[in-house]
Amino acid sequence: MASLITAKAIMSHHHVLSSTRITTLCSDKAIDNQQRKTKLQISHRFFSRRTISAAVINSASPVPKKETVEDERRCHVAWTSVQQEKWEGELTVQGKIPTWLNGTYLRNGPGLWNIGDHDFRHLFDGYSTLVKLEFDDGRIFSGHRLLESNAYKAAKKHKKLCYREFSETPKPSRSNFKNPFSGVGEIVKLFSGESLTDNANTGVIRLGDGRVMCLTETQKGSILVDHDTLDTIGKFKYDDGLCDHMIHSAHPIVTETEMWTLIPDLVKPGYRVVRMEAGSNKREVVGRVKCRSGSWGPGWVHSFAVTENYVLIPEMPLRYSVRNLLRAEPTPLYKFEWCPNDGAFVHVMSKLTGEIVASVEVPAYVTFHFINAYEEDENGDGKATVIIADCCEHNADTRILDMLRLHTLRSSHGDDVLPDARIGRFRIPLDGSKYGKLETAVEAEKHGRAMDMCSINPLYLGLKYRYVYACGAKRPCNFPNALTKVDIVEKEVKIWHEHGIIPSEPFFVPRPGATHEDDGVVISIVSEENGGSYAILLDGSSFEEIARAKFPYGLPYGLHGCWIPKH
Ligand SMILES: CC1=C(/C=C/C(C)=C/C=C/C(C)=C/C=C/C=C(C)/C=C/C=O)C(C)(C)CCC1
Ligand SMILES: [Fe+2]
Repeated sequence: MASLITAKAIMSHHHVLSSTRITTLCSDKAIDNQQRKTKLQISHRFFSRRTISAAVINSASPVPKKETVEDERRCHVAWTSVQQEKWEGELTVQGKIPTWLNGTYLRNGPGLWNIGDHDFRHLFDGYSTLVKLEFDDGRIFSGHRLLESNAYKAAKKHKKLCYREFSETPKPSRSNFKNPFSGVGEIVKLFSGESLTDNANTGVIRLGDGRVMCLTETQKGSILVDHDTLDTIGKFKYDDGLCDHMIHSAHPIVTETEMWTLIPDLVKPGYRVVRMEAGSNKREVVGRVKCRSGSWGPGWVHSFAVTENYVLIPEMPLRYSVRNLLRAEPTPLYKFEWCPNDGAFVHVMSKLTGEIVASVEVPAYVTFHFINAYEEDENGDGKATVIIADCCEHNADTRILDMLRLHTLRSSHGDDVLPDARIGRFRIPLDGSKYGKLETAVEAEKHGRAMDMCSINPLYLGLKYRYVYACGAKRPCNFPNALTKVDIVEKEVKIWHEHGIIPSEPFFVPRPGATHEDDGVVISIVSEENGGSYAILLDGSSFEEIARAKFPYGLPYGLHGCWIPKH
């Protein structure tokens, strides 16, 4: 009974708990080891079909630092760690789920930002937390669970940070303080990838063969999961010897038949373009492109784009910096440095031959997410003359990275401090020209000068397309607080917003048999100002609400998701 009450309290009164901390909950001696293992049957009306598992995140965390308690007490649930390791149950639906929507939406993202007495600094540091929405004949069965990466398991066991995360480096052990060779050891551990995290908190993809994989930017952070139970299955073992290059793009491009990704080379600055067949674990190197800039490191490549015949490789002036990678304390740009004087480039590689068919200099840019790209045949003779590539572009301003520090997110209330972003459109001529263009596709004011976390109809991948779904803004805000549908042909924008919300990436699922690009639904998970959260379903065409389903507790902000259809 005691555990029943504890679990109910944990799950149904998040805003009461937001003034307590996860650490306080976790040191609750009422939850003993036996209770931890107990599956709790909850009589709450939301949880009719499934049972709820209560698990303790960290049982012996000391009282947190005052500054952070203040931060979390006042902060939005979007930036508050999940209150328990896992939960599962049915959600009550308001509205009507389309009967054709059968399958699972899976979302990944950082969801736990403290371990032991250590509070993470940056949004991207948090431990991966999967959230699922299983649509089944008009009902939604949901759940969340922390991913059992080695980084998370080690942190739980030792009650401290054990691997290098996005902005954090573990403190050297006492014995290493006095060791004059420990610096060399750290370099070896970094370049062998040993000290890097496998906390796959960035995205989740469904490979063509049905396997579901969580990802981050370290190759060792490619982890297979069961999309139904959210169990961690284990590491995805690349069977090709390319892992020694440590990092890769967090956003491979996946179709039913293949997967493309980029592997930056920190030693000889450049990128390998690799392809993996569905059903295989072996990536083949299709080609390599050398960086054009004189700077030491390659440009950061969080994502990239493809057309039918080409792979676009961005070389952004925000570059990996080995010096910053080695530093224990975070630098203003973390593991990166801003080198606009060395130029910004986009390279185009043939998918078939691996040849570089264009390499153009473009105005400086900062992008994390490419939206889509396609070939245009201006002469009408069937031969592509130009490539159009769209991305969420931060006006060549790196401040967005600092805006995503937890302290900043938690402490700005009502200030209009979110730096502007737009849909940046690259035009890359295929005639050997030296320069490409970068323009604003749609007047940014129309989507509140915020633009990130985008999706498109996946059937239009690499093809001429019209609609972008993304997070936009209703100003004033310190973070994108609206969902937006942008018609990039007619330059029209629709906005969906409610007061005090932080929505995650709007994910488009096409209706089977649809003949219009926007015939489908958009799924997002919304964190509310009052500490709650809900899943929202918008009509892909009208962008109006079709249905929503409230979670019995608050979920933090998440990053990217995928759709696993029910067969
Ligand atoms: C762990 C190491 C690294 C990790 C890099 C990671 C985890 C990068 C993640 C980047 C993400 C999640 C970018 C998302 C951007 C979202 C934006 C701008 C949203 C804006 C608002 O809507 C390396 C840095 C690769 C170094 C090695 C260690
Ligand atoms: Fe991303």
